[in-house]
Amino acid sequence: MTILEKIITEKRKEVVRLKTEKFPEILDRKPVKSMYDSFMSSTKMNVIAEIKRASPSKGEINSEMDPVMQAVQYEEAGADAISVLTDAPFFSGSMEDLRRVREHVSLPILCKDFIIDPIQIHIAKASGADVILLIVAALEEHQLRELYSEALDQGLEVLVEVHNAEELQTAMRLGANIIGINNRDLKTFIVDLAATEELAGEIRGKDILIISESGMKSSLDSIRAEKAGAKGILVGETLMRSGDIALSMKNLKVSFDGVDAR
Ligand SMILES: O=C(O)c1ccccc1NCC(=O)[C@H](O)[C@H](O)COP(=O)(O)O
Repeated sequence: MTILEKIITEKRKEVVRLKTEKFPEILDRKPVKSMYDSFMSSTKMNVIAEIKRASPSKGEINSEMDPVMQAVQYEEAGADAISVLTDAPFFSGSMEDLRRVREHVSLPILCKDFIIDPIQIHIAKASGADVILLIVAALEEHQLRELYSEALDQGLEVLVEVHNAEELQTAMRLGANIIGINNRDLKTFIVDLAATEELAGEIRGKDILIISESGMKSSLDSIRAEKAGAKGILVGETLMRSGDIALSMKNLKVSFDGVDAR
């Protein structure tokens, strides 16, 4: 069984449990700007800064961190959106993390989870998410369509994640306007920015926001993603391990002419 299959097996059990639990109280909050609109109109690389305590590929990354303090530092350092990994068994996250972060930052928040059922979308929305993730490799196409339209009906934006050409075709058939190219192969954990370079070329020229996900460490990586056509990068480990978030963010936020934008 691949790690993705193991994660999805656990998610199925979680969904059964969620359906028996009390629905969380809906957070009352001000609307935030659309991630698609703000990223598409920006002249610099947009950084989605991730709250990531641990992962299957790296084990513990930063278990001591307080998600609110981390998110506030991200916002102050110039992040353009926050991603919160809410999966507990494999990433040591929670929906409570997302809820707490929502109360302290005004940036768009991505609920980074393995969504397989509408109830997860409803809980993400109630907890303050603005964007959800749908992973093409984790879903049948009919499920992807149902979950995508459910999210749009709920007023959420959707980051549709792909890793190869076939998954990209599925995302395009869906009409996704935000496509995340994951540089990490979820079967082997090999990270290679060539994934963004190969796939973004198939998307460029259309009104699709391209996000390059995983393995971003330096301004060189950011420039590479930008040259491939990405207007955003999703960064977890580098920021979670950084001793100087402001400096790391500055390095990642290159402008679209390749020069430091801050
Ligand atoms: O990060 C993992 O090990 C992982 C394993 C299996 C499924 C998903 C996984 N990561 C989720 C992500 O997409 C990343 O957290 C995100 O792209 C940031 O990656 P990085 O900057 O390399 O931490």
